[in-house]
Amino acid sequence: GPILKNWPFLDASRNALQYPRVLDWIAEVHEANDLTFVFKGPWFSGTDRLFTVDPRNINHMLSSNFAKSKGPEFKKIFDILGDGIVSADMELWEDLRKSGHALFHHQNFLKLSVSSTSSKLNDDLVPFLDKAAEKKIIIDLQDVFQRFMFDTASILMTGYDPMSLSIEMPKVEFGEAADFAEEAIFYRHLKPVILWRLQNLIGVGIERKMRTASAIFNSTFAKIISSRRKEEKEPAIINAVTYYMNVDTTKYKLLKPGNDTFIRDVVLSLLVAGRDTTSSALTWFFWLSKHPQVMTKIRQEMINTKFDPTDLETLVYLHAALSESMRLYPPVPFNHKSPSKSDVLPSGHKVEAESKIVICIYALGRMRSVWGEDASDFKPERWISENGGLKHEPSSKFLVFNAGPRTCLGKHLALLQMKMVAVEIIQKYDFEVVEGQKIEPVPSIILRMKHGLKVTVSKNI
Ligand code: HEM
Repeated sequence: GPILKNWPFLDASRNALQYPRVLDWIAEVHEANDLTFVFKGPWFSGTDRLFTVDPRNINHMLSSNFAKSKGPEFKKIFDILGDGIVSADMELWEDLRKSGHALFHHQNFLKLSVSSTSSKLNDDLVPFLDKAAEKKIIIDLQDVFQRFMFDTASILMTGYDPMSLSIEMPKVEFGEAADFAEEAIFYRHLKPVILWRLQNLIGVGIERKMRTASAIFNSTFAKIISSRRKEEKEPAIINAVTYYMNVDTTKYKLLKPGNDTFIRDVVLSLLVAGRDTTSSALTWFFWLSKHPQVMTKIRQEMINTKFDPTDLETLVYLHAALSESMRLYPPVPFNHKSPSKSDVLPSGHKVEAESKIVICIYALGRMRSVWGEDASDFKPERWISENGGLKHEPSSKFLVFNAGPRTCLGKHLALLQMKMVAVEIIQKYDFEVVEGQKIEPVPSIILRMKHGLKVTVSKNI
């Protein structure tokens, strides 16, 4: 079995990391080490980490003070997101969380999320796929979903439609910048802070792309924010920019509605959290569900079930297939925790205050001791109980949306959007993956496919 001698990445060149099976390898090391192990970095490099996917440890961390804080190093690594909710801790995070929760439950915001998804579907995605089918062109479904999600997330967060999903497939600077930033952030996790900061300063390798990404984010947001500032107060449609520009500072004392950098940080974080995760989930779902048996069951269920297009809860098998694909390919493959004081985990491992703990969600979904001997098989049926309803799995096993105080704010929205897309396009189209398509994940903080998902489309009806 795999054994662990030392930190395998640190002095290795980036090539070692591009080793396509790095995530599978991490999963194997967990399995071989009873679900928990310590990675020791070189002395004083600050790269020591405790890796665990032991459900007992996860439970413990979710139910204690651990759950809120990601630790000071996390914020440094995610500096591109500034003071947004993803990287904030402590009181600022509390204010962002409460205000974010209010936004995500606001009637206007919910309405806008459904209407923007359904108009993007009907006005852009469907015509796009019709054209692709008619002209028999090969399309990259991952790119298509990223564009779709970028447009809808942007409408929802900024009120602005970048129209990136069109048959001309315009270059999407923002999207490329986000992809680079997410990869660079992954590598930052493996390097001493001082090293990547130096690389960023002199602008080498992936850190140079990080600088470019940052400049693109800044200029995109500068334009959006200045045009929103010119509009009248209290606009009828609430998007995240207008919401945070008018946010109540008597309720949320640490928020700064008048500060453009603050608005940029908050909204950029929401945009990135929504776009890349949901498009990743959709891409892996379409790849895994191409199996005729699975596709037939999904279609059968749609034919047999009366469903409301804005309430897709009744599609049990579809929900099961989505959960199953996220179990094997979680859009956010790693989660970080940092204890506020020293502690002993249920597995017996001792952790110090502010030490770094990594939960590899990708590994968690593949552990035979957690999911059974068939853990690596794609089986939506495992999510369906004997009475035909959905089976609930505890978050100590299924941590795809995180759990506890920092649980995903967009879970409901993400599931709704994915179902709306799946229902619409599975009814209308068949996809065939092009021959020789290699499927492997990019080492990144968001689980994208390295070579995309190239398919041909044909019309079903
Ligand atoms: C399939 C899609 C999605 C998955 C798998 C997912 C997963 C996650 C995970 C694992 C976290 C915790 C991250 C961490 O603690 O480091 C998270 C947080 C978050 N997600 Fe999602 N997410 C998805 C879609 C969305 C969408 C569509 C939105 C919003 C439009 C969203 C908004 C957020 C926000 C705001 C947080 C930060 C919560 C906090 O730190 O308090 N997510 N998500």
